[in-house]
Amino acid sequence: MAGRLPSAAPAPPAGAPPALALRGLVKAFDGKLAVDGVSLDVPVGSFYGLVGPNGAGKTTTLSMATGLLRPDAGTAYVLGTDVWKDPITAKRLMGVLPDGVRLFDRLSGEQLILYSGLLHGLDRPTASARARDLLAAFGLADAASTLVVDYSAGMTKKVALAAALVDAPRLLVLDEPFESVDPISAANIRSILTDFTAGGGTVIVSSHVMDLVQRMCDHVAVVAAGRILAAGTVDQVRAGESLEERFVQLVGGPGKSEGLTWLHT
Ligand SMILES: Nc1ncnc2c1ncn2[C@@H]1O[C@H](COP(=O)(O)OP(=O)(O)OP(=O)(O)O)[C@@H](O)[C@H]1O
Repeated sequence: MAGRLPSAAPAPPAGAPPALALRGLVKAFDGKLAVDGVSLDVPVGSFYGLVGPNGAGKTTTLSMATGLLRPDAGTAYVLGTDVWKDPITAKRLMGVLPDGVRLFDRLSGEQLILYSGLLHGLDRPTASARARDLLAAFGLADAASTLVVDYSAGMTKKVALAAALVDAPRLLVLDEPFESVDPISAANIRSILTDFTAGGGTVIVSSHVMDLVQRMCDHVAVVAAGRILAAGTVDQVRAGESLEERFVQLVGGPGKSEGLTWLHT
């Protein structure tokens, strides 16, 4: 009897592994595809932007990539480790800022970062010293003893990012890190992330702000309706135009607000 064909398990990346490799990720909710076969390589040391319209599948993709949401098909590799076969090893390599951060907000900012460090296996003196360094770097030193529940939305993003950085991950996966963040804090976060990549770390960030992605990222992928429409270096993808113009060309969608004539006075 002929042997059964091996199941079509997604092949791990060959050669030196990318920081993050997505292979054939698929997810449907109630029979509707949210992510429709996403494959992507995020090179080590890159600052990678993931852009797409509302509902494109960015959060769903990043949730599957970080072990938060089980894919219907496909998998993700962090520096060659399969996130779904060896989640503990993969998660040790990653710092994650999920969408709609839910934090232990009855802790102070300092306690939250310290706690995150201890959970990641750091000894208390190291976690404590890093918590203080991170609070200073994010401009939160004065709010170190304030409960996170009393932080503003932007401060909450910053403390969550600090907690994701405390164990010096190799890969940072950030879902909308600039949402609710003022321009000065955004510049502060950008400079911390740029230093992180200059030191060999890798960042993948989802955002709607094309201008920011164009200035900040060296690579970008455009996602719409659960598929990657274009991916590569920012210059390759924008092809001589601004990223925003290219994004609109690729994604299309409604332009003028036709049908709203009743709004005109
Ligand atoms: N838990 C869920 N249950 C049902 N549908 C979901 C769920 N999560 C996401 N979806 C649907 O999957 C699709 C992709 O959503 P997703 O949140 O990944 O998009 P996104 O690109 O992150 O959007 P946005 O930019 O608005 O945050 C949407 O149609 C959304 O309604």
